[in-house]
Amino acid sequence: MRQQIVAGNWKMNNDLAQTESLLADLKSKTQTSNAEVMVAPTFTNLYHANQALKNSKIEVIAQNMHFAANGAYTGEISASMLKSVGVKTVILGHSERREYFNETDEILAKKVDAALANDLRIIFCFGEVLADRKSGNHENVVGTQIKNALFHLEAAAFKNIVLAYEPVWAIGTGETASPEQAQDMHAFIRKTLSNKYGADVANSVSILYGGSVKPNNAQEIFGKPDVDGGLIGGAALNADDFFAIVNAF
Ligand SMILES: O=C(CO)COP(=O)(O)O
Repeated sequence: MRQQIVAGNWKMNNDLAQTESLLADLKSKTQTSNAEVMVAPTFTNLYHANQALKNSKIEVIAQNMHFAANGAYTGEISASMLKSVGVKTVILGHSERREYFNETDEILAKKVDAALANDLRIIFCFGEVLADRKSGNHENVVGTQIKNALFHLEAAAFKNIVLAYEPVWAIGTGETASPEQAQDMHAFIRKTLSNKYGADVANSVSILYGGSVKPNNAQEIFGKPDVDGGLIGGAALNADDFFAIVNAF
């Protein structure tokens, strides 16, 4: 059975005090599902978060990284820096990185290589904008995003890759893809992987859905056969809501 995962992407929210407070709330919750649970605070709070969650099963992950090992990249953070504060997993390719920071498939392919070379696990995000969905071009867009950033990899690399389908039109809008839309796309993603790498790889990769997942819709979305969990934005900022989603399996 594929690993179920619920990851909270805190985005640019929570200063140190707010981070400590949310972590304390999260630690007090009881998990009843078998999902792997992760939270992604901002860079400045990764070290503290890792210390605070040392004796918990919640993993602290990063929201982004640069592809270079080090050097003249003012304001950037490398894979080895993340590892040095105990991070083992990094989110790459989030639509906000693509849209506001001009991250192209080509840049993302380099980030993927750098993360894997540093033994970091990747949650790789992609998804179509509303115009693509409306024109029926969504599968083509998603397939291209996956191929451009990942299909230079060997099959073995997918042991360290989790995929996250996040339709841009459903992020922070309160509008979710319907469970059927999510299932259809996840099945398409698995077929795309299978065509290139074979069924074993395709059936072992966890594919998360992200975009306005809330306590009241998580169960139905996670109930779909090709949906292995969620990447949660807004609802991850509240411990009760986040754990309601974690326990929705
Ligand atoms: O972008 C997301 C997670 O990475 C989803 O955000 P929301 O859950 O706020 O829609």
